[in-house]
Amino acid sequence: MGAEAPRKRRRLFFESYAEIDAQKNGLKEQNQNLEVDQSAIHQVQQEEHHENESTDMKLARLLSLFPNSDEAALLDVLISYEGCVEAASAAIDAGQEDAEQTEDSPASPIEQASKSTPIPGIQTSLLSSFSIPPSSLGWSKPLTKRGKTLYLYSPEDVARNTPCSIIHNFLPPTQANALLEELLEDAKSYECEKFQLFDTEVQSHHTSKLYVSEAQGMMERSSEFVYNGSFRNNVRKLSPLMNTVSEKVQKAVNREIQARIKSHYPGGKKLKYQSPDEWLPNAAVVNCYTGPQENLGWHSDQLTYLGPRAVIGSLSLGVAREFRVRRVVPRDNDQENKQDVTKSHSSDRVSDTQGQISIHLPHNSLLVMHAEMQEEWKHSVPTALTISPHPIAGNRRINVTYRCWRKSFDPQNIPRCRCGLPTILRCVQRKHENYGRYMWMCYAGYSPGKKGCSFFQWARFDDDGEPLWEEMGIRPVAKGKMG
Ligand SMILES: O=C(O)CCC(=O)C(=O)O
Ligand SMILES: [Fe+2]
Repeated sequence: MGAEAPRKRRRLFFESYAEIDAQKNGLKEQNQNLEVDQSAIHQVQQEEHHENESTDMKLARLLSLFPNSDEAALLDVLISYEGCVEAASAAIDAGQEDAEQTEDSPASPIEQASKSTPIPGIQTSLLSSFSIPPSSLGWSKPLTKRGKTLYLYSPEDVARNTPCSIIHNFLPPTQANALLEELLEDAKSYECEKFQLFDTEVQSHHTSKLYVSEAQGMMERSSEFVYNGSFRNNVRKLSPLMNTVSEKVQKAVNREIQARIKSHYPGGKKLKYQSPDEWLPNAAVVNCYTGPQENLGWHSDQLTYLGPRAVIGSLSLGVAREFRVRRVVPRDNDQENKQDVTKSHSSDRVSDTQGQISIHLPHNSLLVMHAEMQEEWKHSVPTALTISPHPIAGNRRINVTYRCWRKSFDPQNIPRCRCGLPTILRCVQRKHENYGRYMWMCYAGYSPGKKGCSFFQWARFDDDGEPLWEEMGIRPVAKGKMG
């Protein structure tokens, strides 16, 4: 089968829609700050038109192209390509062609250490049923060979090749097990997140719950918080054990931040918009994945309460799973229009087929997602072919993402849209001309049962990521830093 070049990306997930809607609504409003040209409007409209196809329909199309393939594996590839059938099918085609070619160059030490051959006791992803060709990562030296996903296990490799760092055996074993037991019990009452995509209510493929620190006044602060589309009036308090662990996470994450700044950032200085303050976790999202099929799709974390250049500490307990990261390649419209889309290196293909990196997350490991992560990368927890049962958790994995919700980003401080609700903060990851810009936008359209308004406002911050409300023309607010 000839590899048909992908034309337009089709997106499945809310995370991408938010960006499209923000641009479209901003254009309608002729917002003074908006600088998107007519070709961008056209592109947004075209993309929106394509979005309306259901996932089932997309999967059916993919199945008709690859009738001998496993349906679940095809779905996984489809999800990895954000719902774009053309990109998924081109990637599978190219992967199959690649597999037919003989290997001509020896693997690098990292590749040798991380071949896609499953290692006993280590989860393999459905995605590895196919050989997906990565394209340019925008880095001088590609990390993966064509057709390979880079599998990383050692802290050195993770720090060198991703926007994360990892600490294995983070807690004393008895404490890790006690926290696991406590959260497994709690997780019995967790629910899937629900959110709205056009007329359809969609739900996450795993369960989760938000916890906040009572000691840091978060119960009072949290009354207006929104998380993943639903109002969290049933938010839980961090337990004494979660608080104890939180303090350890705090120390470790602050150490890792300083090490990262020294070793990775230009001039050994924090990034623009990154907070210079100590990282103080005051909220935690606990995720529970039961069995190999439960997963979390490609996304960047919501920045609304974290502010720009956020850092997150993510503790894994129970069954080991894979955590995938991939860099978001901004699409350049001009380049795209000039290129012949039937050629295998069209810009769509470049942005659609970037390499993925898989980080192995064993029980009792702390992954730090650094300040460059949310704006420039996406991450996911893919479905697994096999998992090794954990002596305490069985087939379940618990993940605690500790977060620092900044006071200046509390709902009462951030702009409200015409629905009367606090807006959400997003960063443009795709459009080249607006790449890296932040925006406030209406969130209601993505909450089940609610229709959104067209509110849109570019966001401005000082170098430390504090909102410049007056410059945004919104309204002055009392200065506050960390929560
Ligand atoms: O389960 C994990 O390791 C990742 C969780 C995550 O990305 C999230 O909660 O946003
Ligand atoms: Fe996340």
